[in-house]
Amino acid sequence: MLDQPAAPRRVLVTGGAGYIGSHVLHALTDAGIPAVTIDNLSTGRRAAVPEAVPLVEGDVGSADLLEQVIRGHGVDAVMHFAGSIVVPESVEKPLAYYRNNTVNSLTLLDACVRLGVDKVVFSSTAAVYGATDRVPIDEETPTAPINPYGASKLMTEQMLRDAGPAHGLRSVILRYFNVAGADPAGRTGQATPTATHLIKVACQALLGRRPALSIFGTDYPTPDGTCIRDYIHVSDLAEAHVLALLHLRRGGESLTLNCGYGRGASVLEVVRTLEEVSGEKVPATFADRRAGDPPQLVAGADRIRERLGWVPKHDRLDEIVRSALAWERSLPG
Ligand SMILES: NC(=O)c1ccc[n+]([C@@H]2O[C@H](COP(=O)([O-])OP(=O)(O)OC[C@H]3O[C@@H](n4cnc5c(N)ncnc54)[C@H](O)[C@@H]3O)[C@@H](O)[C@H]2O)c1
Ligand SMILES: O=c1ccn([C@@H]2O[C@H](COP(=O)(O)OP(=O)(O)O[C@H]3O[C@H](CO)[C@@H](O)[C@H](O)[C@H]3O)[C@@H](O)[C@H]2O)c(=O)[nH]1
Repeated sequence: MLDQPAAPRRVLVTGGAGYIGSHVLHALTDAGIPAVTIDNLSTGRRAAVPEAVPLVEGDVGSADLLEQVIRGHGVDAVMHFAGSIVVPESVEKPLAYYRNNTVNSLTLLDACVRLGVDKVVFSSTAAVYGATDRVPIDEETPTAPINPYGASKLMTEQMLRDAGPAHGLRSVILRYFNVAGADPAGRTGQATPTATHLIKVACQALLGRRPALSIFGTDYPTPDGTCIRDYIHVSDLAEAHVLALLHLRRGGESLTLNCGYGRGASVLEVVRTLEEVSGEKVPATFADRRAGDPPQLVAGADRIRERLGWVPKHDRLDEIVRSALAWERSLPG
C-alpha cells in the first residue's frame, strides 16, 4: 500500500472571529499555515474569518467541544484569543471575567495536556503590569494588575508557567500594549461599534458616528499633559503570533514577550496625526481623567525582536491611524 502523505497539523485559534484573532487567521492563511477557529460570536463576526478557515461556533469553556475540534482537525498547537476585554466592565463583573478569561483558559489548557497538544501562544496584556511608573516597561518589571481584567490574564500566565515543567506544555505569552489599526488589505478590522479604544473612537468621531471624542485628562505629568501609550499595528502583532508559533514548532523554549514598539504617542499626538492624514478636524472635547489610566505605558520591546526575529513593518503612527480610518469608512454608518 502506498504511504498517504501526513495531513498538515492545524493550529486551533480561539476567538478567531474577533479583532486581533481575525488578523492572525489572515496572517496564518497568507503564510500557508492551516488553522481552525472556535468562537461563540459574543463579540466576533463570522465575516471576519477567512473563507479557508473552518469556524466552529461554540464556547471555549466546553471540554467536549475542545476535544472534538482538537481530535477532529489534527490540532498540534493553540493560539488563545477568546476572552472578555473591557477593563471597566471587569471591575463591575469580576467573576464573569475570571470565568471567561481564567476558568475557560484552565479548561483549554487541561484539554491540551490531556490530548497531547504541547504548544500554546497566549494573548496577554500590558495590564498585568498595573500602574507602574517604569519607562519603558520591560518584561522583568514586577506584575501588579490593578483590575480584574489584568488579574484574570496574569492567572492564565501563571498556569502556563506552571504547566511547562509539569506537563511539557511550551508557551509564548505575548503581552500586548495598545493594539490599533486594521489589515492594510481591508479584509478585517475593529468592528465593535461600542469599542472604547482611542484610535477607534477618534475615527468614529471624525466620521460623525459619535458626537465627539472626549480627551480624558490634560494635566498628566507628560510633555503635553495627555497620556502616552505604545500603539502597535495589529498586522505587526499578527506577524509576531506567526513567528511565535514557528518558534514553538521548531522546539523553542517558553517565552514571555512584550508586544510594542518601545515608543510612545500622546492622546493629542494621535488626534493631530488623524487630522493630518484625513485633512479634517476631529470633533473633540477636553474631559476629566478616566479612572485608572496610568500617565505613560511604553513597552521595553527588545526581547521580542531578539528572540523571534520580529521586524515590524507598519510602525509609523500615520500608517496605523490611516488604516484604522480606512477600515472605519468601509463599515456601514
Ligand atoms: N484589543 C486590545 O487592545 C488588547 C490588548 C491586550 C490584550 N488583548 C487580548 O487579545 C485577545 C483578543 O482581543 P480582541 O481585541 O480581538 O477582542 P475581541 O472581543 O474582538 O475578540 C475576542 C473574540 O473571542 C470570542 N469569545 C469571547 N469569549 C469566548 C468564549 N467563551 N468562547 C468562544 N469565543 C469567545 C469573541 O466572540 C470574539 O470573537 C483577548 O484575549 C484580549 O484580552 C487585546
Ligand atoms: O475616548 C477616549 C478613549 C481613550 N482615551 C485615552 O487614550 C489613551 C488610550 O486609551 P485606550 O485606547 O482605551 O487604551 P488603554 O486604556 O491604554 O488600554 C488598552 O491597552 C492596554 C495595554 O496597554 C490593554 O491592556 C487594554 O486591554 C487596552 O484596552 C488613554 O490615555 C485614554 O485615557 C481618550 O482620551 N478618549
